[in-house]
Amino acid sequence: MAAGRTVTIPVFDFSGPMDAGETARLHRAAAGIGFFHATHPLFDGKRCSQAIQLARGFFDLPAAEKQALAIENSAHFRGYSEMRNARDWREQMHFGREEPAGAHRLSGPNLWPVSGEWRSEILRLIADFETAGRDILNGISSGLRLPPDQLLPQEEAPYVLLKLIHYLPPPDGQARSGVAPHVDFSWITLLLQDDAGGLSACTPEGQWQDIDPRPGSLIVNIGEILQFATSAGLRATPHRVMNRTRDRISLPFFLNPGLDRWIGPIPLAQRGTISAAPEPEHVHRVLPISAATPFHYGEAEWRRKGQGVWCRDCVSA
Ligand SMILES: O=C(O)CCC(=O)C(=O)O
Ligand SMILES: [Fe+2]
Repeated sequence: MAAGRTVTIPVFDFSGPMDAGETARLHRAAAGIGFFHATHPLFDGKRCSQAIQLARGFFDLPAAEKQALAIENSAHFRGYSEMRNARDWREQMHFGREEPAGAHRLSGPNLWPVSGEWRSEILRLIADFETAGRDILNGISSGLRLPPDQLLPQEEAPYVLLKLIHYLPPPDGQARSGVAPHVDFSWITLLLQDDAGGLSACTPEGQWQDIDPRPGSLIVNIGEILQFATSAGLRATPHRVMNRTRDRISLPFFLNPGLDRWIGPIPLAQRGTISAAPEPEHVHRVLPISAATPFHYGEAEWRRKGQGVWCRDCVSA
């Protein structure tokens, strides 16, 4: 296992329209390593550092204040949790769109700390991630030679999820798993990380390689839903986090379809199926790699969250 080797992933700028050469390069990145850096006007260096500081400030709150926001207190899977087990070694906080309960069993209000400006700061961050995510997904759509908003139409409200994560330093100083190998059940995931390092991706050659932080940019990876919709034309890259000697802050933002949306394989002008070497260890995933049957996104997400079937191999309903 090539632990500690770094893979260089391409950088794309989403500050304006992309030409055909650039969308073709984006397509190659999405079909190949499945990870890239994205610069976007809403996430310049200052904003990225502020977001990381905001998350750090949350984890610095008194333990009792965080515990009062426990995810078990939310009917909508929003809130705080702490995990210390073989797969996970972290504390995290889930936020989503702020809505009254009722429209869908997964939509509803967030849990907010009592002190400070959390509500406005977090909702602004979610809105900006959604804007940047749409711009990036539209670029990927163009790279597939589809109309830019075919994957996520302008009028569709995506189901979004922002996680603040704090990876705890290993108690014995030995590197250990902070997040076990998995793919994301999303269209795409956008990620901000501090400078601690520890995220690695499984390359198409089946090697774990580090994705180093790049200040002032977002890391983007392809999710399982996009791999499914493109009949594995784009690659949902397995990734994991190893906790090293110091703690680490990250903020993944999952851009998903709307909860009422049916997802099926999209007819594409250009075909091509990703090839990848066998994975070096078990990867948690929701869909079988060769899945082809359309599914209802809101139902699938409910099965994952409400019924706890977060890996098709590890946990069955
Ligand atoms: O913290 C990270 O860098 C990645 C987190 C992640 O993969 C996830 O939450 O799905
Ligand atoms: Fe992930």
